[in-house]
Amino acid sequence: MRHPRIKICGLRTPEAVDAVLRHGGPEVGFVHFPKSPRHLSLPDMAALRAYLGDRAAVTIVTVDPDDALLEAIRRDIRPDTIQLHGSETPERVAEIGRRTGLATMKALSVHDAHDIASVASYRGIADRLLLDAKAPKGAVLPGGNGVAFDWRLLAGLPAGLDYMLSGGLTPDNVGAALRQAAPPGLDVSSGVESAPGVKDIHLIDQFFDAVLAASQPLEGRRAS
Ligand SMILES: O=C(O)c1ccccc1NCC(=O)[C@H](O)[C@H](O)COP(=O)(O)O
Repeated sequence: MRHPRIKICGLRTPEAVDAVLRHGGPEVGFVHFPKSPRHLSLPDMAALRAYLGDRAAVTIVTVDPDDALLEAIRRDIRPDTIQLHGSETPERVAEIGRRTGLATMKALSVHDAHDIASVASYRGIADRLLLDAKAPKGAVLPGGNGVAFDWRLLAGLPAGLDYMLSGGLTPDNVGAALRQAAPPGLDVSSGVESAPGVKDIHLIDQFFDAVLAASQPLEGRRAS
């Protein structure tokens, strides 16, 4: 198994950005959703983006964004990817990709095999998928809830699909997720926080260490 791409989502401070960059500068996510404890206003996001520079790929998490918001994000933040975490249809995802020129990552919530089947509607339309757990009943947030789904469902995915496994990952369970599903990417938010919206540098370190520890034996096995 190749070392998966890792996105640490919901960063809000230069200290948290630095903690991620120490592990090789993979991918960071900034959330623009006012109800979220991880929300960044566009000016705050632009400041953090300027601090980061080009040291990591940037994904902006949005929920059913309108065209004006997308244009402001494109112009002021210049991300690599727009994450679409609402009820965007395949047509809307395609339109957003065309309109912004940005890569799109469509988040799909997974609870059962039927949800895995819905992947087909977005394949070849979104540049990447993010497979997340379904938000608990009554939850305010569509993502970032720290809830996992049954990773055995991922066995039903089409071969070669580019996606990130997300939802309830932690330093303690990410090794099991890698061994069970070998996803090409991982996304985490709550599992590296000490409180909602507050990233914990030690947990970020532990998450990367756990991924490395789980990836190495698998790579060794493949090489021999
Ligand atoms: O994280 C949020 O607050 C959020 C708010 C609104 C839409 C999406 C949001 N997060 C999206 C993500 O990509 C999270 O990293 C993903 O859902 C996993 O979260 P977690 O289970 O907390 O690791």
